[in-house]
Amino acid sequence: MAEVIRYEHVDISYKGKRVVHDVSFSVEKGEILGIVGESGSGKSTLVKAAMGLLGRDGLVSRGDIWYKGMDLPDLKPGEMRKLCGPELGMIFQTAGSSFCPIRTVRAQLYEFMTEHKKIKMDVFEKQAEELLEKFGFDDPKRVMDSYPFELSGGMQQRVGIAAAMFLNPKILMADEPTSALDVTVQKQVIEEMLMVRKTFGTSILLVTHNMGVIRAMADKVLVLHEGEIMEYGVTEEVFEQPQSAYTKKLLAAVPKLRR
Ligand SMILES: Nc1ncnc2c1ncn2[C@@H]1O[C@H](COP(=O)(O)OP(=O)(O)OP(=O)(O)O)[C@@H](O)[C@H]1O
Repeated sequence: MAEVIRYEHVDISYKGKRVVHDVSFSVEKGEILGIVGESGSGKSTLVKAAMGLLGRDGLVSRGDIWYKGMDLPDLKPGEMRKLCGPELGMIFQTAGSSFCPIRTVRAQLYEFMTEHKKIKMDVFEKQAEELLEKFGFDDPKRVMDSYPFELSGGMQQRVGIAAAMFLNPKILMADEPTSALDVTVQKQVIEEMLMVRKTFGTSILLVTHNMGVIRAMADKVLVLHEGEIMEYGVTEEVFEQPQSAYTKKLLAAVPKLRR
């Protein structure tokens, strides 16, 4: 299988204080990697580093993040902007908060789309409807006519994922995409992301503190503790035979869930 992104001995600091240390892993086409660990272990920092989202205080101080022969932390902001969306998509804990409340879903999706490519409204409309149908929305026109506040949190999150897939990115970075949702809606969002992988062959980096979500979705899992890798391997194996004491402790704290 083709490798799409590779982290090599990555250190990341904020204001000179190192919060991620010597992290290496790679993700193949269509693979879902779960990144799990306690709050503050550096999960979000890892994915933000690939997207150029560390902010002014953050820096990849050592190592490389390779994507299509480019070392992402070395890219200029303009070069990075071109990749974000069409190559590297991102969904957050609350997609709803990234929608503007007083403009329709249609207007916002169209704006998102035209930031990256020229497309006429009627062509966009057709493509958007087809995409939303793929995501299980029976009445895509109604969704497009809606204002975000008219949709439930779960619907907003699902529209957020569909929006990220408009540009068909090769990698989807999902930072706690289910944490703000109740359990039944979590399941829908998990199914939606699995559909994304199946339909589009997208690789997914999934950040979560929820071991159940990892077990339900991830092919491989990377366990992070205080910025260092405690364990990295095939999900089933890590769950059945964890090697590190830290992973054992994490697993002991969650009820068993089946795929
Ligand atoms: N902008 C920032 N400036 C300074 N320190 C930061 C910044 N962002 C994160 N940190 C610190 O970096 C460390 C890792 O944070 P990060 O948000 O990546 O962890 P996380 O595992 O994603 O946590 P959570 O599950 O709570 O989101 C923490 O100690 C955090 O306080």
